[in-house]
Amino acid sequence: MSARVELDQQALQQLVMKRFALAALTYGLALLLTWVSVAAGFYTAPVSVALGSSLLIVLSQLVFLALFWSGFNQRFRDPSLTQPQVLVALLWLTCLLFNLGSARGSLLVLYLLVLMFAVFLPPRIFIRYAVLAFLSFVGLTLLDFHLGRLAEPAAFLLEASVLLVTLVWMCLFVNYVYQLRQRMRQRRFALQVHQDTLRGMLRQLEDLASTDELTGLYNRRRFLRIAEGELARLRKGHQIGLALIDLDHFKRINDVHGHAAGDRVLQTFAAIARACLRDGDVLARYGGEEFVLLLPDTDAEQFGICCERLREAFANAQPVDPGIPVGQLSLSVGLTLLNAGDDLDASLQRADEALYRAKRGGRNRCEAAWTSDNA
Ligand SMILES: Nc1nc2c(ncn2[C@@H]2O[C@H](COP(=O)(O)OP(=O)(O)OP(=O)(O)O)[C@@H](O)[C@H]2O)c(=O)[nH]1
Repeated sequence: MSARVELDQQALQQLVMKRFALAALTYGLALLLTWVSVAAGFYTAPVSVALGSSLLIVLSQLVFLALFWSGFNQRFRDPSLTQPQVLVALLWLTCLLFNLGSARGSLLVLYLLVLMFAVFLPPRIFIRYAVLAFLSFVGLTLLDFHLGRLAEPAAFLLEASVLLVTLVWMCLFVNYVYQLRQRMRQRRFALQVHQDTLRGMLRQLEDLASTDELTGLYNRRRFLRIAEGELARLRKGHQIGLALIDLDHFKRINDVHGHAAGDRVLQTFAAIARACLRDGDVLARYGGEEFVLLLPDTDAEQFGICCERLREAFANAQPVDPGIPVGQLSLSVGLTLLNAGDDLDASLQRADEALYRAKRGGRNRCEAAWTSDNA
């Protein structure tokens, strides 16, 4: 189970425990009312019945507590166990009212209190419990009638009407709350979709802002950001290869074969370099016909071999333009190595100076400046 899911479950369980504490508190108050009725002489059954039903109530709540405490409640679709709780409460309340005789009307409001715990259930389920509450009340009065204990039928009619009206009102209210929650859920979903779209667009924008349009390589800005990150993460004893690559006599290619042909040469270089390099290597267009290469975790020998391979591959490239025969393209490379704690600007300067030497030495070659002394 992921940490996130576990956290969500913990938060949910805490909420469930709070709800249970509220229900237990309500039971406590109702028990108090029971015993007040007993003391005031409204309770028609023997005290032993009040005692027995009070114990049963406490026992039922202990069972619920054990379910919540052990986490067994999480196996159910509604971990709050709202429906069983409401059922038990309705049953217990009906038993209490049955034994209350003439004081029954004053505790009728407890039905509403019990149903308050069900207001977040879907309306069709809530209506079921509202109907059950009403039928329980009517049922126990009919039982009274059957037992010949119904002293005031008119009072019963009034109480039943008040209960009915209040329950209908509650059903309408629950339906309203449900619709409101559905609308909010839909809005939250729509908001999520918008957020995802925005995030996608942002990613696209970032890609556009960090990619060179002509070659599809990273641009200078992105390269510098990556290089700074790699340098910051570089551990002692490890080295990063840094190379500046400049296509030779590029101005001549443009002048002789046209700007479009020059563009195709740049694209060809990018394709050849991609094929020569590994996934973790970073190649970017540094500007114009100049490129920059970063090779993580390398050494002077490996890096030299890599750059030489790239130079040869470009020099032997198949004609990219009918007018440019094989062998007319070449590039020069200035190499250096980055060590932990090096300054990126100073390292780029070192590579640039090595590149300058490669150009001055006749082009189509790699020159290295491993330290600032041989730059
Ligand atoms: N076709 C094309 N040309 C470009 C692009 N960016 C820069 N250039 C051209 O690249 C040429 C670079 O010329 P120079 O800096 O003189 O270098 P070079 O001719 O390669 O000479 P060396 O580097 O000394 O070998 C310029 O003519 C620029 O206009 C581009 O995106 N497309």
